[in-house]
Amino acid sequence: MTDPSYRGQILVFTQPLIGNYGVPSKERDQWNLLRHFESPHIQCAGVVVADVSLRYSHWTAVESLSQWCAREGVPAISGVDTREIVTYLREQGSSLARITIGDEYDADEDEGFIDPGQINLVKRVSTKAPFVVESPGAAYHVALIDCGVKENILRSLVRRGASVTVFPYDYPIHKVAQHYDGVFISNGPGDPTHCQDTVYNLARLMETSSIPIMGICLGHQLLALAVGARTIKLKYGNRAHNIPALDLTTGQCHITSQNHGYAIDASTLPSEFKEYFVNLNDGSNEGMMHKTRPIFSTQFHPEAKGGPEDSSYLFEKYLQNVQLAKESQKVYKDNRPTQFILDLLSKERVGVEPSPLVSRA
Ligand SMILES: NC(=O)CC[C@H](N)C(=O)O
Repeated sequence: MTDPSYRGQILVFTQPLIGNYGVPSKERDQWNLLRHFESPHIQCAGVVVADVSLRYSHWTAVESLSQWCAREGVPAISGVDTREIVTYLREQGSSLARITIGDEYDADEDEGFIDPGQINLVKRVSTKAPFVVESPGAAYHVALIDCGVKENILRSLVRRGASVTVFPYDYPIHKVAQHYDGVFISNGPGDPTHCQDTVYNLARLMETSSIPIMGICLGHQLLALAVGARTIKLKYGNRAHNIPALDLTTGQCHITSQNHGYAIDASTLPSEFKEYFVNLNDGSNEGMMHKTRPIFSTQFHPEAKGGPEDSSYLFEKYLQNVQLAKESQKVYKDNRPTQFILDLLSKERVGVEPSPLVSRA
């Protein structure tokens, strides 16, 4: 519910009884990242459950699911035959929906109704100003494009010895990349074709630099669009914790965690790239890899403990690429990203006050 990739969506839980564990506290870890949430707030537009547990029991819990939804102003409804909705969705595919009270159609309510597929949801969840997540004694400094990043992606990098500067989704990353050891593109909500600025910046980045790049989910889709591939809308999307993805380079199958409604059409990948992973349920693309350069991306979430640790080594693979690039001096680094960002903001964003680096609220 706090994964920014769910922005704009109503979630229907298939597990019939929800809320037994309650909702944990906003405790932060040693890197000041939220220990129990993927972002500070509920991101989905609404929640539908068959049966809600008003009592809860878990050592981390501080409030009930209903209290949390009410406090955050997110509509939630129980007593619904979720099996019927799931049956409908399996026939119909992902559908536009709204939660209403009463049977009568009210045209006024339609005025506030937005089709989330038509708008740029990434703009709503991305950071407004760059900020740094320090990894004390870090060996590397990575620039991350925040399209709606999950806390555990940041944690997966900092706990492996990389400090991370997090940039807004439309930041001209190609102009600052030389000050970093690698570029990372996060997950995020909505139709990837709405993020044309990011796609443009990534295309320029790959033209002008050989910096190591990794992308996850929306990050994978944007990277693929930037090299000329095309996206398709999946009928239902893949949303589960147990989806098999075959690594085409090793023949190993990973059990993966996924949450996406769009996918890359692998037949449109350019010749410099090869398909990296493929979904063994529906044959859809699950990742790509540059044939000679340190660039790869996955449609699934290697940080999200599907297998549970089947694919977390991909972060190590990325940081090995970063290390190799550093050693071969292909990447120039001046160790002054903070001042550099301020300089760039004042030059590039005419009319916008250079914002200081902020810590994440
Ligand atoms: N988790 C994600 O990054 C989702 C990517 C994209 N919004 C999709 O639905 O396909």
